[in-house]
Amino acid sequence: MAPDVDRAFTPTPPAGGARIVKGPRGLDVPDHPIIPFIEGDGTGPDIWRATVRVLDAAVAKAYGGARQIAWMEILAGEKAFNATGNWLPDASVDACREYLVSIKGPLTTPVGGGIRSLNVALRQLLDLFVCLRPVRWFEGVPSPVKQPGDVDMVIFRENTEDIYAGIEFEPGSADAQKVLDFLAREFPKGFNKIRFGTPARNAEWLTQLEAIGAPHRQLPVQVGIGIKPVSYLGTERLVHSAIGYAIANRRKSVTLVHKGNIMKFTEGAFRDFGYQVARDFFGAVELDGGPWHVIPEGRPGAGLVIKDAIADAFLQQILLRPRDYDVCATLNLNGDYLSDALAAQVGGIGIAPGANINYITGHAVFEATHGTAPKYAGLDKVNPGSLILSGEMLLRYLGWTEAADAVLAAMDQAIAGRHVTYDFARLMDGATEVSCSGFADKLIEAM
Ligand SMILES: NC(=O)C1=CN([C@@H]2O[C@H](COP(=O)(O)OP(=O)(O)OC[C@H]3O[C@@H](n4cnc5c(N)ncnc54)[C@H](OP(=O)(O)O)[C@@H]3O)[C@@H](O)[C@H]2O)C=CC1
Ligand SMILES: O=C(O)CCC(=O)C(=O)O
Ligand SMILES: [Mg+2]
Repeated sequence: MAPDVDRAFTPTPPAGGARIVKGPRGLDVPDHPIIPFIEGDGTGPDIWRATVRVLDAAVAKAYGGARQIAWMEILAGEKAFNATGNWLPDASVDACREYLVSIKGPLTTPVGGGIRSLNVALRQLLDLFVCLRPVRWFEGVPSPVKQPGDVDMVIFRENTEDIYAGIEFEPGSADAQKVLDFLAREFPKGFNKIRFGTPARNAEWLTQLEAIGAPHRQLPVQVGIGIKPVSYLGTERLVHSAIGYAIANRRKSVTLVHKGNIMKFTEGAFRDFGYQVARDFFGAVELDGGPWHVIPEGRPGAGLVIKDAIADAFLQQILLRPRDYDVCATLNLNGDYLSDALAAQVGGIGIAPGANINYITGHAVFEATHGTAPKYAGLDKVNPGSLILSGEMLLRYLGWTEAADAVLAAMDQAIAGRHVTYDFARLMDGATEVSCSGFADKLIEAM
């Protein structure tokens, strides 16, 4: 059915609910805060249905009815498109803006063509510059590593810049050609060194390929181009948040993860900017001649080490020596890769929560690390743990610590009782496999 593009969508604020506002000393949270939610695509509705029951039960247990979340559905993704002809209606973005704190299921992004990521769009439109992804192990969760308990890290992923800014030019397009011509004209030294994307280079490669058996062809130049912006201020707000978090939570170190040996003025700049933030805002000084820094005695966070690691080496170090790493600050793409890799070490992305936060305005959208897992859509099968734990982060963000603790305690109990979804059950001896909704039931029973 063709979407009715004229059908507007206006979310309905639930009766009795009130807005969360950002006051001078943090969030001002009413007892019945209105929290917008997006169900999500694929397995999104399955995990959302499970999550909302667990969160409501935790709040009820913690506050005996004195507090309750007033959930308000907003549309995005396929559900929005089918209802309105728009993948991300303005009304949904406006609601996230107005009500400050929201939660979402995963949304589909096609590979290659089609719409750009709605997830990334939401982060950019709301300027949610930190993607916060804590990675810790729950006792009893199956893991491919020997000591998963050694992994206790918090990823601060820059969420608005880098290659995710979406400045890209399609291979073979007139725009891509314009960029190639501009580079050849304005930067002949660097560009001509490798001569990619020129008709002469194209012809040379075609001849070489013919020599190794490829058919004789005449192909036009086809080079896709992506631009990777990394700004000082983008890095400052991310690294400042990471160091601030590390100090507030008494963590041992902040590692700036980058690929600055190759991408000197983007990834390398991120590292240099990061150390500059440590010095300028936290008084950090070089440790043993640098480049590592430490916050000296007499300052808040004294003893906190700010160090850096090159991303490829870091990915093997977290497997071999996870205890050496604690809070990690990194750029957008590295953060995406790291999140899933680290999640695997503590049981997989079925249990990997996250939040997108602007610590300055207070805006936050909580969401799982994983995607829509489409092959399991509607089967009531996947692990809702990742979205439930994102909800736990949301409750803690509201200052509803007792409810957040109730979620964690229930999670511990359900896993200790070996009632787990398929992803854990297939790796756990003596486990009883439960459905997505069945796992939520176990958590609620444990409360
Ligand atoms: N923030 C967001 O909304 C995100 C959206 N996406 C989007 O999601 C879509 C699908 O992406 P894809 O690359 O398949 O990655 P997914 O994260 O959706 O799924 C990959 C695999 O991870 C496992 N998995 C995912 N979710 C769960 C869960 N809740 N419980 C247990 N296991 C789980 C499954 O493994 P197994 O097969 O072993 O069972 C699944 O096949 C894409 O369109 C992508 O763009 C991706 C990431 C984030
Ligand atoms: O937006 C998407 O489809 C993917 C995003 C993603 O993988 C992530 O944020 O971890
Ligand atoms: Mg990802």
